[in-house]
Amino acid sequence: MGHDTNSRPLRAFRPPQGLTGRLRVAGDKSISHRALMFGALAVGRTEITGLLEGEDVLRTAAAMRALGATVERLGEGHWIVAGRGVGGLTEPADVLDMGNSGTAARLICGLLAGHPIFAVLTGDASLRSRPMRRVTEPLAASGARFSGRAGGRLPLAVEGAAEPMPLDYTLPIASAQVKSAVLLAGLCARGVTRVVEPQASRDHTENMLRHFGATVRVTPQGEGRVIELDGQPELVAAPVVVPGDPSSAAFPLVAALIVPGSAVTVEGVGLNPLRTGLFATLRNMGADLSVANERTEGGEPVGDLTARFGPLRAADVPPERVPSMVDEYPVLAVAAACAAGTSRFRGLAELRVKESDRVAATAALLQASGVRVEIEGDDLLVHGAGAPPPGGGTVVTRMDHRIAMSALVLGLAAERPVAVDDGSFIDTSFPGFAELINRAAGADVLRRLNAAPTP
Ligand SMILES: O=C(O)C1=C[C@@H](OP(=O)(O)O)[C@@H](O)[C@H](O)C1
Ligand SMILES: C=C(OP(=O)(O)O)C(=O)O
Repeated sequence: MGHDTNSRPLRAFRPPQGLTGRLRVAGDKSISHRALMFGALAVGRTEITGLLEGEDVLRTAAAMRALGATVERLGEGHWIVAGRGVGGLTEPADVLDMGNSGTAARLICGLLAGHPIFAVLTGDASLRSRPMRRVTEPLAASGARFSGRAGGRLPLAVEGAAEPMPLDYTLPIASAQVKSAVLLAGLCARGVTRVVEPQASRDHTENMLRHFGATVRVTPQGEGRVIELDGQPELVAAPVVVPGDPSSAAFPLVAALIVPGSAVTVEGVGLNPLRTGLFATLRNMGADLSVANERTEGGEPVGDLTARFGPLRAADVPPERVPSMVDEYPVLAVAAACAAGTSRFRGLAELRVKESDRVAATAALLQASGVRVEIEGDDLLVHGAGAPPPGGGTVVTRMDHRIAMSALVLGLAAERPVAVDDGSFIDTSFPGFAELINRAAGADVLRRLNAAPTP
């Protein structure tokens, strides 16, 4: 189940005739994590279909098992979780290893805060470098105790509170992970937990709380929202249908926009408006991107997205766009590299604390492929030539799945092939990515290079 520690170098070549066909991408990662966690807290058996079986989500599944829930896989994406009820999680016998997943680590801190148990969380080198104080500081006010490495990093020991206090917390930054951690802790607290977010971030936790029977009030406030949760609800098992992940659909869709001859439809993509900033931005750039068959599945809007190759123009993306496309900037930068003119993406400070520093990693990805870029403070500038980038380089992926996939998408359009040093982290969010692109290309355009020998 764990990550393959051998690196997996890959190389991307231009497809002979573009990318075509109707595809489906794996289930939404954010919703998959939450479905397993809510299933573990609910009374009864939660049936999940379309669950993402990526490494990040499998870490959450293993953690829910270690905390006492019964988690069974019936078939591809089809899982059953028999929960323990709110407050019913039990002490894990061993360290919880969250691998590469920030969402798993931070949301589980919220879950643990309200249970009177001891647990230790760790992760891979990328996750161990990511800030955790953003969750441990607000959660400590509930009575839970956290002690981690310098800078509040993993490994982190947690002693949950027997009688947690409800929190009233104003987020300093828009972060669905921090918001969700506070709300999850609030489930075990008596009284109302209140979270104020400065800008609306993805609301899958709020939606799922309601779906499992909790009372949540959401009130707009400026650009943000106030969320109030009534504590100690009885969560009741409820079926979850996971839509296709818009953050994964981004890769084949952007590939279709920049590879001549392409027309690709990705079916059943989640279109929660707090996730679709990339699609709006690509349309601003002149992309031929259309939605059909819009419907609601499992409480979330979904649709079929079609992208066709065509000219793109540069965009100036305001900082307010960040929450609705926070994970999509690396692949947007690839589109911008093929567009005519200089794009500026503003206010990317949060990208610096993802699996890698994605401002630096995206700039390096483009530079390795012959694209001119500049970093000005927290802005990224991409000088697009309105033509395919030269390519030809090797991109260092820094344990970051989105950097690896973005580099490979660039390689599908570039004049010369683009290599990545390690594509193995793609399995954290998008297992089967290379196979899916190769099917759409009708050729092996993403190829594995000889694996590095095991040390
Ligand atoms: O809540 C979630 O599922 C996520 C929230 C975002 O992180 P932040 O809350 O740090 O912005 C995003 O980058 C991550 O991939 C998934
Ligand atoms: C930032 C991401 O995930 P996480 O924070 O869960 O590691 C991502 O998937 O791009």
